[in-house]
Amino acid sequence: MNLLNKPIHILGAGGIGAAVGWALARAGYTVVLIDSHPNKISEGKKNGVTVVGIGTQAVPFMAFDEWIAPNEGFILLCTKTYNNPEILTRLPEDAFLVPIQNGFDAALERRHHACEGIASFVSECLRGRAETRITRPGTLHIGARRSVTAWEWDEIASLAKALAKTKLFPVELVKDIQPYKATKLMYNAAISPLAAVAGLDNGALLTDLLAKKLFFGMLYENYAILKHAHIKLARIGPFHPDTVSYILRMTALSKLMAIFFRPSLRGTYCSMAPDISVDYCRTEIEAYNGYLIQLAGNFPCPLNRAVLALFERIASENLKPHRKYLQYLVDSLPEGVLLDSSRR
Ligand SMILES: NC(=O)C1=CN([C@@H]2O[C@H](COP(=O)(O)OP(=O)(O)OC[C@H]3O[C@@H](n4cnc5c(N)ncnc54)[C@H](OP(=O)(O)O)[C@@H]3O)[C@@H](O)[C@H]2O)C=CC1
Ligand SMILES: CC(C)(CO)C(=O)C(=O)O
Repeated sequence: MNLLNKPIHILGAGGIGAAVGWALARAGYTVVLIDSHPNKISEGKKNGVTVVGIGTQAVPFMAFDEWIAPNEGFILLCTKTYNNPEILTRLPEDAFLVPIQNGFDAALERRHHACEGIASFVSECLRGRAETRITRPGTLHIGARRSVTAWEWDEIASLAKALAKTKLFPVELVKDIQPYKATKLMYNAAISPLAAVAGLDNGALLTDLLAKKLFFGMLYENYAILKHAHIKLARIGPFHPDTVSYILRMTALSKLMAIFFRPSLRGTYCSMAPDISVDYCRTEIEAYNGYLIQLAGNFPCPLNRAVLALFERIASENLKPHRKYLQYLVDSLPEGVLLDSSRR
């Protein structure tokens, strides 16, 4: 049986779900987009999904409240991890679930699903709109997250092939997705909280001196935690994380790297930013920095702890993003944590 002969259900018609749904529908697959935002659902039903600058594609939309999980076929999970609890209770045990999410959600991990996707393209879908804009090109890695049967592998490979057909983003099929997921976390857990809490563009993490110091410090700490836990890492982008960590230890080289990477971060979307800039704060911080702290155990992770504590404060006091929180973070760190890279 090929699962692609059944409708592909995509939960969450946001930056990732709308782009992936668009690509599959345009390639001729039967897709259903399920979302919880009334305006997005009515706009999607009326006009379909638009990828800005590329085109509009008709795709059936459905409200999550009315959704019944199908018995067969792929279910792509493209919501934020904080929406997982309500979704997981509605999924049958044997659903062929394929999450495309950042971070590690403990409840999701326990499902022991076969396949996962890691998106390195960046796509911005405004809240309540069935329209997304790809703000940075990048690969979608698709692969197995545990040992799989021959049938499961064939399904994973056919999904990757289907996703690649329209060439909206490059797709790479990989045997083991875990090193890609861990590497993406190394980057996300540095970029997202800093840009979101300071209200800065991702690119400013390489121009604003204080932001850059914290950004490089977090990248290095995240790498050290993952290495200490013996987690395998993979190359996403031009360098393997081992090379990134080497560069971070060399002051002159890291200055050069900042200049080199600036254009690729400038003007890109940060998916955590809208989660604290509206009248509530609900973020994926637990699945990013919370997970890294758990993984670290007794291994020192002062930056991640400071970031998590700040986010708890932002949420409980309903604070708005501001650059002053970068200084707040620095002040809350034990002395000597943000060493010059040459002293690491
Ligand atoms: N955007 C990006 O460029 C990237 C995102 N990621 C990751 O991908 C995941 C998705 O992010 P992103 O696409 O940005 O998210 P978005 O916020 O753009 O989209 C999520 C959508 O899911 C909807 N939703 C909420 N609850 C449910 C539910 N129970 N059932 C169905 N839909 C629901 C949301 O509605 P409402 O707005 O009403 O909550 C929203 O429309 C995250 O883990 C993110 O970290 C990874 C790489 C890049
Ligand atoms: C752009 C980037 C890397 C920022 O963390 C991202 O993946 C996201 O916002 O979801």
